[in-house]
Amino acid sequence: METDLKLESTVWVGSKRYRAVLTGWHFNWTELDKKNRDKKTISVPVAEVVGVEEGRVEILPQKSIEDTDKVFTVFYVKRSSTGSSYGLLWTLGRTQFSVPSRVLRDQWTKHLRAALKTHSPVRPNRLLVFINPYGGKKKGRKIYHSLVAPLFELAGISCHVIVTERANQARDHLLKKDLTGFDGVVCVGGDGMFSEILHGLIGRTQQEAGLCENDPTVTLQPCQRHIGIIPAGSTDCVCYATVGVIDPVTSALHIIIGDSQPLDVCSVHQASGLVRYSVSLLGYGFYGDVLAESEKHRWMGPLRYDYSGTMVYLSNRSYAGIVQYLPADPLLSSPRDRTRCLSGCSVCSRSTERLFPHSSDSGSLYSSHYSQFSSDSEGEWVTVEGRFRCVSLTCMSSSCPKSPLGLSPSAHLADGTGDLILVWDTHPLGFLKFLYRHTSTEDQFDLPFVEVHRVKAVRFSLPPGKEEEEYEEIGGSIGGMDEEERGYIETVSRSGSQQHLADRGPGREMTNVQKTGNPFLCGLCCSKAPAVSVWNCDGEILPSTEILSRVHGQLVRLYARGIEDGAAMHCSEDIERGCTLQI
Ligand SMILES: CCCCCCCCCCCCC/C=C/[C@@H](O)[C@H](COP(=O)(O)O)NC(=O)CCCCC
Ligand SMILES: Nc1ncnc2c1ncn2[C@@H]1O[C@H](COP(=O)(O)OP(=O)(O)O)[C@@H](O)[C@H]1O
Ligand SMILES: [Ca+2]
Repeated sequence: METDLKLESTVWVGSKRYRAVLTGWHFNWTELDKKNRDKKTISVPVAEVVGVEEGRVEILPQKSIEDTDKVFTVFYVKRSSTGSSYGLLWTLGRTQFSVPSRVLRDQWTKHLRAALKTHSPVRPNRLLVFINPYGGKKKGRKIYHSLVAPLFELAGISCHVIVTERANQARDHLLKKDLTGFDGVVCVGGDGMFSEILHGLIGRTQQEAGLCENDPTVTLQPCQRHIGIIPAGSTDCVCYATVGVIDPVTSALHIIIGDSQPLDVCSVHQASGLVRYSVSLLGYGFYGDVLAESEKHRWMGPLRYDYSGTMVYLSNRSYAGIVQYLPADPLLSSPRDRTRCLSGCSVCSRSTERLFPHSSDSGSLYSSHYSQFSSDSEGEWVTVEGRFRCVSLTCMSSSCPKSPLGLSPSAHLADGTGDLILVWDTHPLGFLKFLYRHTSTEDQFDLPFVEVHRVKAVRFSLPPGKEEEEYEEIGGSIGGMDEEERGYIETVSRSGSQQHLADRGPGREMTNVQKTGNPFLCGLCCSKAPAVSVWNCDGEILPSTEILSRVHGQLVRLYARGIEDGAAMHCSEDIERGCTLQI
């Protein structure tokens, strides 16, 4: 079969003569008439050929065809560095080849197209596309029609496009409508839009498998259809953390070539059943407050998060809570091991074998039943109690343009675990330092009031009495509370041992800022702050405070391949073996 696809001939690119060779897996062209040492071969894996057209064809920025019968044009993935240390920008490479006859031209196009079918069998043929016209800077429609649709057309992918008219339309469509014939679903929007697709596909898959999502112990069925993300939102964290750049063309090319990246998903349950799923951020305290505040300022677009972040930081809040977590196996990996989950990550590959032990190929992967939770004994749970600036759970790094290494730089996309980040109450400058480190390469966990744990599940509850309290007094003796209640000397129980929060970090002295919870208030007139925060679940506010969250390993698949390391691109060996690099 493969020998049929081989072809070799002399071709011209502009005025230069080349020897072009199609080997089946690769298409190469080497300049002739050059001294040996300067000879350059351009090699494109067939898996990265986007399309082959007769004539001189251009696609972006605008389509044009010059139908000359001795020319064919090959479009392929071309990589360039973004200038940042991680993530590679993909652009559409294009080379026009001239040959001596029309017969040879037709032979080349026929062979290249056949090689594409044989060596790239996982490409999507038909996609369901949802565009949120109001996401981010409201450019979703333009981005799709000018940059993405022409590439899908070139690749021969047929699309059914729905521009949403209301929130949750995409989710409801996926839950109820006929999806026969669609290989994947593409969302044009931000993390909120991705979350709609996630809920629609997970829900639909469980319905069809007859599984009850309301039962937190149930082993969910992984979704077969892939999700593609064309970034057009505000944070675009899921795209950034799985592709490494925010660029619609790069994402479209990953979709076209049928890349496949499994992704862990956290389910979130309250007592009465499933609340939501999360992949990027399940955050209580600071991140919940930022989201709640930002919803009032949606008109600001993506800037609403900067504004609300500043306001919430200045309000200087902390919240009481009880956090319980089920640690993951510490021998497998650690959130402090200073590695990065990159394309071909070995930790994630080993996890696939652990999560789906009986699957020898990806086809049986979907039908295998596995247990990641029910075998975990209750005895392993760890309990901590105190006052927190924020409690966050993420099952991937959650890197985004604001924070290029993310909430948890060493988290893995597909290892079946999440990272629980506990930021204990501390003085405002300490917390600012913690936040600021997210924007640099400085370790945000290397602070005395921060803990990070690799976990399989987390429970959060309020200390007795807090459920009913809407506001709490703040401000030491002025507000009628002593230091202990304020959390500055917080008793933390863990495995029976007692620890004082004061030992965790600086700032035992209370300033007026700490006393009032607001730097602009004096501490005498305003002494009340909300007793309870809200949960930010991938940009949605949860209706409940007391929750149980559990990580489901590799529950969905994206058209992505993880972050390709720009530095390692010079070393083909690194790329081939895939790596978990030291930060
Ligand atoms: C002094 C500098 C402070 C910088 C703080 C940087 C911390 C950034 C961490 C961001 C993590 C983002 C995790 C992703 C969350 C998204 O799911 C969610 C919804 O996104 P979208 O649908 O695009 O609107 N985004 C947020 O909750 C925004 C959090 C911003 C916090 C400042
Ligand atoms: N047509 C629509 N009108 C209003 N809201 C919508 C529409 N389509 C989707 N949404 C909702 O908008 C929210 C934000 O969308 P998203 O694309 O994530 O943008 P952003 O990143 O700016 O928040 C999502 O939660 C989604 O459910
Ligand atoms: Ca993970």
